[in-house]
Amino acid sequence: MTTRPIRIAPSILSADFARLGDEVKAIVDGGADYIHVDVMDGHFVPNISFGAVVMKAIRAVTDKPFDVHLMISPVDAYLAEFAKSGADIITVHAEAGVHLHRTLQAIRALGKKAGVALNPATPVSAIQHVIDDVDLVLVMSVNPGFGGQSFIPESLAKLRQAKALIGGRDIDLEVDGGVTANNARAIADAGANVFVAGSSVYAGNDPATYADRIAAIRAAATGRTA
Ligand SMILES: O=C(CO)[C@@H](O)[C@H](O)COP(=O)(O)O
Repeated sequence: MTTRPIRIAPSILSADFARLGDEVKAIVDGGADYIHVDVMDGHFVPNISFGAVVMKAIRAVTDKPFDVHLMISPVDAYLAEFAKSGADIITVHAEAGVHLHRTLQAIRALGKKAGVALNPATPVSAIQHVIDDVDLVLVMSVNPGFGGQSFIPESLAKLRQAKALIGGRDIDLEVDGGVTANNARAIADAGANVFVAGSSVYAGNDPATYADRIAAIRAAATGRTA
């Protein structure tokens, strides 16, 4: 079990885009710690979501940290735009470019927290030489590109490896894909402290249910009763 604070980061990929501002407000009112923004380019991943213009529009809705997951390759040309649009944490993929070290330094130079994401097939060793250049490690527990997929069980072992690599450093360990109240305890036991949850929070797109869904994931992750 991690000793770092548990953070719940609903992914707006599963929000009702026709009411996006209200959907962001609703998860903030429901207890979200971060707003997770999935940016997909139709090249690095087989889907297109939204870009910095949308990010900027929803930034106006809340002061909560925006946790922006860039599924873009090559990504460097977009970092400044997302920083300017109000991202607080900018995460790039280890697989998305050959100059990961430079990219992470560029994010920090923009005054933002730098995150690195690993696809399911990428070993934790891929980030061993940049671990002191990141504030967050994101272990993808599904293949990126779509919400609503099932958690890949092997991700638990990978989270443990990532936690061991992080050691005593001031780095968050985030998990993304197929996270629910049913698996959050096992995920926390494997060392994660930031839980991205799209469909398990936004299912049905009924704002009246978001607080209970967020609370259930948090309770499971912290080992409490909801
Ligand atoms: O980055 C991604 C998908 O690429 C994720 O953030 C998903 O959007 C999570 O959705 P669920 O698996 O929780 O529905």
